[in-house]
Amino acid sequence: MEIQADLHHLTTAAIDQTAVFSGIAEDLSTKGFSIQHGVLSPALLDALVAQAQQLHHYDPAGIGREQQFQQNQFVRTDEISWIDGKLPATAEWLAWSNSLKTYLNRRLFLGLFSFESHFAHYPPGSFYKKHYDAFRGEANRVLSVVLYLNSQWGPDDGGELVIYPEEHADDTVVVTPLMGTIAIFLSEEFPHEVLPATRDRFSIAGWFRVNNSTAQRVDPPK
Ligand SMILES: O=C(O)CCC(=O)C(=O)O
Ligand SMILES: [Fe+2]
Repeated sequence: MEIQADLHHLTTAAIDQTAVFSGIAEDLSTKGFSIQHGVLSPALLDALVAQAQQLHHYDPAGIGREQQFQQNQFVRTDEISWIDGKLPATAEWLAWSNSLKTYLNRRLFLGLFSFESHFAHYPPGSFYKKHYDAFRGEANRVLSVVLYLNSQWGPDDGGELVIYPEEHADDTVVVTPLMGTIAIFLSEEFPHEVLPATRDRFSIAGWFRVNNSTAQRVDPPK
């Protein structure tokens, strides 16, 4: 199936996003997760890193909207700042995410409706213990996306994302949070954790959601 991604407005235009999106769709339908490298342009990554490092209003994680359900059960010590697309480069990040959403909906009929994301800062020693981003049948987060914003991350720096494929518990996927790497996985299927890092660790975490609105309740609100 040929579906063209509409990304003319992005600095990622030099990279064939249609091929990238096709690879992601293929991975999601066969494995339920996809790890990508070199998908976003260095210019966009640089701008996002600058943004992440300059932010002065990170909030402790776990108190924001949509996170109440995991607040008491799981421990996380990162701090976050929600993205609204007004800061430099974040509009392009949202545009890329939106193009991915459109592509995956056409190709895999996922019915993704909205996207929310935040910068995350894990100071040295911080972690996010094993958790799900959504619970089957309850939450409406369908697909999790994490973009890493750390240059020259080595094996001694820690901070890996560990994904546990449910049915093959030994078969873990370890992702180094290196600049430009993107991890995408089905939110209800994969428990995962962030190991403690020895350095400041920056990322963007995002979630595609389906529309669970009823006449009584608008969910998600946008
Ligand atoms: O930063 C990561 O590698 C994953 C973060 C995460 O699991 C989350 O924010 O829910
Ligand atoms: Fe998570």
